Amino acid sequence: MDDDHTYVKCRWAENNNEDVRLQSFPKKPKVHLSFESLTYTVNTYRKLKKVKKEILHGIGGSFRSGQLTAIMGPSGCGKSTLLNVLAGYWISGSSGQVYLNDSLRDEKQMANISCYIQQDDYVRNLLTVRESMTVAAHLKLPTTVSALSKANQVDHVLDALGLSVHGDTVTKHLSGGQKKRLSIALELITNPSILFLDEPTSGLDSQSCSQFVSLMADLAHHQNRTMVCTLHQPSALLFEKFDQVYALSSGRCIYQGPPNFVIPYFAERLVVCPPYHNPADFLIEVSIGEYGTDVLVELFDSTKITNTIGRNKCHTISDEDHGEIEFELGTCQEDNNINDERLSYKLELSNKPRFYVQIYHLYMRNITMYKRNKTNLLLRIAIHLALAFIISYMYRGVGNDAALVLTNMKFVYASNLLLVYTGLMSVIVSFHLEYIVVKREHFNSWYTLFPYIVSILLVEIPLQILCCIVYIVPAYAITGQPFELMRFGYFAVFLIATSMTSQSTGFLCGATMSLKISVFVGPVFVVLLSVFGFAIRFPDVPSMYSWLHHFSFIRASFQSIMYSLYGLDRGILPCSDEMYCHYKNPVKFLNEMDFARVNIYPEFVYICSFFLCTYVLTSIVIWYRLNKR
Ligand SMILES: Nc1ncnc2c1ncn2[C@@H]1O[C@H](COP(=O)(O)OP(=O)(O)OP(=O)(O)O)[C@@H](O)[C@H]1O
Repeated sequence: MDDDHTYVKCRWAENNNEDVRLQSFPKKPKVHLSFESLTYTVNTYRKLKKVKKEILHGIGGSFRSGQLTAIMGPSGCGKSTLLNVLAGYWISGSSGQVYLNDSLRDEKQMANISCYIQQDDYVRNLLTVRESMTVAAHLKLPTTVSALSKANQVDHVLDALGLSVHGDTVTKHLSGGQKKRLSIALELITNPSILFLDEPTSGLDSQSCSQFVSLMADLAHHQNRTMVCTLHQPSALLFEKFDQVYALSSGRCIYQGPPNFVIPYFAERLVVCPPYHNPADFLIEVSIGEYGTDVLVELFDSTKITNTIGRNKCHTISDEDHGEIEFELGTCQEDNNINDERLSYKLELSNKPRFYVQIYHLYMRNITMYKRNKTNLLLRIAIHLALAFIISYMYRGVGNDAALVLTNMKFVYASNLLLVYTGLMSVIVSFHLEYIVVKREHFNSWYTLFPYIVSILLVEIPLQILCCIVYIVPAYAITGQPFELMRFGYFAVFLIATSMTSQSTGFLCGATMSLKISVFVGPVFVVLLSVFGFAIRFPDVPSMYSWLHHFSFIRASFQSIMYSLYGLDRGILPCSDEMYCHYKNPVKFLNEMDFARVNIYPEFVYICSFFLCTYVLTSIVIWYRLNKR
């Protein structure tokens, strides 16, 4: 992170004009987050037997509005697990109560008032900072907010996070710290009451960490946000910047309170911090058991007492008695009045943009990203053109020669398979690359699934059609196929439909399987389907495979193309062989290959149905994966 955001110091408070600007944006309530008896259990396997493993052991605590809280503890103690459970990112496997102010957490309202920023910088690499923010504003802010106000809000948030000067920088060129600030800025657009951040300082140098934590503290203090983040081992200086620390040891809480009371709190329990020792290091050392496990048991017990006494209370430390340190249970902070607890955190769910507005903004975002990555686009088109010339030169003139009917059949098979492959492979990995960022955006309520899928298809389908046409036109001409609009139309439509269907299969494989498996299974699946109908007649197919013959959309397309080229009253073919041409009459070829009975319209309907069903299935799979908690 660079120096440029040292001026951040909460302009909200300093500049009246900015305050006015904020009025037009959704005002979010103060929300205190507390939890009781929180348990998280996963399934593990011991000798092939399913065994339950408890990661969080009935913990409780309270994170206050207007405070920056760090969840700390050694690696593997359950920090990320706690954050995931509190944010509602993981639900299955968890038990216990999570309260927002005085009410039990409501999932929909939680999504409305909170956001979760995960460890890695999941931002769209090909957009500029301002473009990313503008799309977020259009998707996340209510429809009642005008475009001008949205632009003001974008400027305001960028300014507050010190990103204004980088507004026109493509995000892939941002530094690690700037990316992290951008990922926060994207969520701050809606002014959320609670922000969860998983390891926001990982990968930053000490100066950047310090600036970043100061920024988070400002965001918490000046807008009464509840900010909770997980943290590894901070420096003493960084540690002091937090308002509260929640320390975990093996899934149990050992301390919750201000950082400067860690040492006296432990000293009271006869765990003394060595002089000149970083209190954060000391806390970690205690939590990994370096001061004895009996100490840990006592610490677990004392925090348990605290938590059972009341979720609105947390142990704080009073030093009113002139230096005589005393631990007491009390309300957490004077500015977080207990009355706030009774305030409803519930807001009227804002008017989210309608699905067609979401489609529009997502589509425009995709177009911008494609425009910025022209190489990918041009390469796809160039490859189809190059293959058209390479393949059709090999089969030049075979389309109108009775002596070369079988060779023409091979050309059709090759073309069909080629476009099936390019359709499949163009998207098979795309969902894997997208998934993490889509999951984040979807979880933080940017959009619903339907607009997202439609916006992808609105880009991918025309592009694949364009690629198919780039292949089909020269290939049809060079291979000397009949110069008839109807036959060309069938040839083009079936090849495009197959390529589209194969593309939908690629999406399905990508959405259902891991990357390694999908890049193997997808191509194998289409090769398997492609052999049906090619050089084997239906009566020769073993009866156990007959369903596969009918199932194969590649077979349906291949046979329909052959029928449209040689059926439909093609007439007698010219013959280059002076001696004998077996297929001078193409009907003979159609009969021998069992293509004569092909009914191209039902086959076309079948291919289209396959295409639609695959997309429905893909949407269901993606919906399940995005909503699995
Ligand atoms: N699905 C799971 N199956 C089995 N064990 C799991 C699962 N999820 C988490 N764990 C275990 O739970 C413990 C806590 O994991 P978690 O990621 O919350 O730790 P952490 O404190 O965030 O660690 P780090 O600081 O290294 O990121 C770890 O021991 C981890 O191996």
